[in-house]
Amino acid sequence: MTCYSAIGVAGAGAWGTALANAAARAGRRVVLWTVFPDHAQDMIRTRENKMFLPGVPIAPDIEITADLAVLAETSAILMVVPTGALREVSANLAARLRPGTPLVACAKGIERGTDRFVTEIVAEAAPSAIPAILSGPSFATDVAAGLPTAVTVASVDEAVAAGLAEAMGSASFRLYHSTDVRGVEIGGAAKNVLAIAVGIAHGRKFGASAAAALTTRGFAELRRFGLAYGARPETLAGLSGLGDLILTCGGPQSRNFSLGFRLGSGEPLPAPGSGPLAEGFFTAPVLVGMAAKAGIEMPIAAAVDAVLAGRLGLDEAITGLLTRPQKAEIG
Ligand SMILES: NC(=O)C1=CN([C@@H]2O[C@H](COP(=O)(O)OP(=O)(O)OC[C@H]3O[C@@H](n4cnc5c(N)ncnc54)[C@H](OP(=O)(O)O)[C@@H]3O)[C@@H](O)[C@H]2O)C=CC1
Ligand SMILES: O=C(CO)COP(=O)(O)O
Repeated sequence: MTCYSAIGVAGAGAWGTALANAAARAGRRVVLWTVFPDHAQDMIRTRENKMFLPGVPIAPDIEITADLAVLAETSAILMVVPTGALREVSANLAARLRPGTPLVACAKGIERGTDRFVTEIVAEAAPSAIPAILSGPSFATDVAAGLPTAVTVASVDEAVAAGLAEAMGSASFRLYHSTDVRGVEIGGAAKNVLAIAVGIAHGRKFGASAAAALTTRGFAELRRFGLAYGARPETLAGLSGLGDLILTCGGPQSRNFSLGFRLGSGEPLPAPGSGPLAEGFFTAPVLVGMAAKAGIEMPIAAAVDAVLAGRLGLDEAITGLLTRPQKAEIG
C-alpha cells in the first residue's frame, strides 16, 4: 500500500504527459495539470497531447485540469516544467499545498541568475513542501510507449524517496531511490550541455571515435563539477549521471544532441527559446560560471557555452579543445 496514492503532474509537455501515463500504469490516481485551459480542454476532448506527445493516448483515468487547486489535492506532485518556469509554478502552488507534500523536480537544469539547483528552487518557492528529484536516462517517447526504463528518485528523507519509487514503479518503469539529491540533479543538468558537444561532433562528421572521446571526457567534467558541489561519486556514475549522459549523447532522439548536430552541420544558432526545448542551451552559461567559481576546469562545457553565446566559431572551439596541453588522464 503506497503512501502516495494520488500523483499530480505539473506541466503537460512531453515528459509530464509520459510520467502521467507511467503513474497511471503503476495504478495511481493521476492529475495532469497545464497552465493553459485551452490545452487542457483539447487533451480532455482528444485524450491526446497533440502539441507535445502526438500519437500517444493519455490513459483513460488521468484527470486533466488547468486548476491548480485540483493538482494541489494530490499526495505527491511531479514538477515537469522547464527549469526556467519551475520557480513560478512552485510558488503559485505553494499556498495551496498540504504541508509535507513531496514536490518532485523533474526538470534538468540549473537556474540562471541564482545558480540554484532544481530542488533548491522548489525549497525556496514552496517552503512547506518536501523537495525531491526524479532523473535518469528516459526519453518521454520511450516511457510513454511503456518501453523498459530505469531512473532515480532522491530526497534527503530516504522514506520519502522509497515511497515515491514504490508509488511510481511498474514492470516497465523501474525507480531506484537515493538520498543524494545533489548528485541526481547535477547529473541531469550537466549531461545536456555535454550532449550538445557530442551532437556538434556528429554534425561535423567527426566519427564514432571522437564521439566516444567527447562523451568520456565530458563525464570527467560532469564528475569534477559534481564532486565540487557535494555529489556522491557513485551517484554520478549511476543512472542520473553516466547513464543519462550515454543516452543523451547517443543520437538525435535527444533534443540537446540534435541542437548540437544542427550547429555542427552548419545551421545557424536558433533564437533562444525557439524550437524544441533543449535545456543545455540555458544551462551552459550557468554551469560554466559555477565551475569557474569552484575553480574546476570544464573545457568541453566552456566550448559549448562560447559557441552558443556566439563568442567562438565552431572551428576555433574545436581547435581550442584539440590543442589543449597534454595531461595525465586523472579524473
Ligand atoms: N522530454 C523528455 O524526454 C524529458 C524531459 N526532461 C526534462 O523535463 C523538463 C520538461 O521537458 P519537456 O516536458 O520535454 O518539455 P516540453 O517542451 O515538451 O513541455 C514543457 C511544458 O512546460 C510547460 N510550461 C512551460 N513554461 C511554463 C510556465 N511558465 N508555466 C506553466 N507551465 C509552463 C508547458 O506548458 P503548456 O503545456 O501549457 O504549453 C509544457 O507543458 C525539462 O527540464 C527536460 O529537460 C526530463 C526527462 C526526459
Ligand atoms: O533528459 C532526457 C533523456 O533522459 C531527454 O533529453 P533531451 O532533452 O536532450 O531530449
